[in-house]
Amino acid sequence: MGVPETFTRETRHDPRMQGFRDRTQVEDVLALISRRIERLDVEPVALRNTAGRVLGEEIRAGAPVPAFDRAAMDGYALQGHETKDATVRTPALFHCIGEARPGHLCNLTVGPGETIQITTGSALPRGADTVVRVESTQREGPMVRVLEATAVGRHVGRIGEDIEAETVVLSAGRVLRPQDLGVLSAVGAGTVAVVRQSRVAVISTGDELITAGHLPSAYQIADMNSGMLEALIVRDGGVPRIVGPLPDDRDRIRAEIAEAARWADVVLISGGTSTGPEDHIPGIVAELGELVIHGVALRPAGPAGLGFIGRTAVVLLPGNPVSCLCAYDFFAGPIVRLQGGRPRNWPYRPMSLPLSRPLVSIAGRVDYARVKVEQGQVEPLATSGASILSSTTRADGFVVVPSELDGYPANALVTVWLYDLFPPSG
Ligand SMILES: Nc1nc2c(c(=O)[nH]1)N[C@H]1C(S)=C(S)[C@@H](COP(=O)(O)OP(=O)(O)OC[C@H]3O[C@@H](n4cnc5c(N)ncnc54)[C@H](O)[C@@H]3O)O[C@H]1N2
Ligand code: MOO
Repeated sequence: MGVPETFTRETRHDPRMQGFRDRTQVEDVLALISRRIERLDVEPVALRNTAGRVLGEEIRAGAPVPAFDRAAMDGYALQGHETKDATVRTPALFHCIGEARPGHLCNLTVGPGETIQITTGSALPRGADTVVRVESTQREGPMVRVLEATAVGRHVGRIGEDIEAETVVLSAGRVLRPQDLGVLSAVGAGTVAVVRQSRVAVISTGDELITAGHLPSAYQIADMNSGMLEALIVRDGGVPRIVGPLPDDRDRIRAEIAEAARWADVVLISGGTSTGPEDHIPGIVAELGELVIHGVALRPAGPAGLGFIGRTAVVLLPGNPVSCLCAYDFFAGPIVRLQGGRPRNWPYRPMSLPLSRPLVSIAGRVDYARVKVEQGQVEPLATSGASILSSTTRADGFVVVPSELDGYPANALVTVWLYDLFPPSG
């Protein structure tokens, strides 16, 4: 099944108190996301603020690092061939003509029979090609006895040993690690072009919702979705802004969505997506822009939807907290990550393990089944209601049953996506 027609102000289908006419297959929604979602532009950011950001350009070293030959040990710089026969019993004798220190230019030239006291990191003085470690020497006034033959070039770090000039040190798309900031410092980067982070508006709706942090009274529910979504967005490199929770007031919700679409790259709306008389969101999105998808062959999160207001993507997340998480995992997360230049893939670690008992599903739709991993086996959780968010805290991860299957038999090898964060790589 392909993507059904786009609903606009003129053509919109209002499923309120009618039900869904048609449900789009998950793979078709993902194909639409790949087609319509573009990486955001790059912006210049001070190097020290770039850890965890996505590099927007290839970085090459303009000059070698280090830009000079340097001592790798504390000791004496000299011409190595002159130590050829040195032993404890037959030391080679050198005259110390000065000192070399890091960060200071040493203007002396080391001639035959001469040496310069040097410390680690100092530029090797002219004439010298080798450093003898201080442990292999004895000092007597201006004279230095070298007690060990030291091969030419020993204990010298060569120009470009860390990074050769013109090397690509980091490629575009890299999620910058702390040590990358060190390498960028080395090649002279002060400001770095990184991909702009997706700005994500989170609008929870529902008369029953109160802001988290208070115990709800009768008929009330604490807003569980805003906090969960905020953390998911941060994990995926986006910048969340919490707008709700909003009451089921159509005009107010419409105004907030229109406002959010002006500044956000993605608007996530939780609740009000389904077929009840108070489920205004699909109609509002169709009025303000286009509602491309409403109703997905996915359980939970069947009422999920996807649309656009101008260039801003709008994702309809069903209000039931597990459905909200599922719709984020399948649709919103990929959008946030793609906009930010990150891989679309789940940031969860996959593991292939056998099922302890059958996992039942219905062919024709994708199932997002919460599971526990116990003694190397996958145990489907009995509580599958989409309103039971604690099923996801009890679960170690989830198994996706594709739409062409009606489940898996016991002992089938399945992929579990572990909720523990998979360290992102770039
Ligand atoms: N006739 C039909 N009714 C429903 C269908 C359907 O296909 N036909 N789908 C059901 C499914 S599946 C879901 S999921 C829900 C989704 O409905 P909405 O997106 O409109 O969500 P609400 O009705 O606003 O809320 C559902 C449920 O979740 C609670 N909720 C909402 N927001 C939050 C939040 N931020 N934090 C915690 N809990 C929240 C809300 O109190 C409700 O209990 O529709 C079914 N109906
Ligand atoms: O799909 Mo609803 O999203 O089952 O709770």
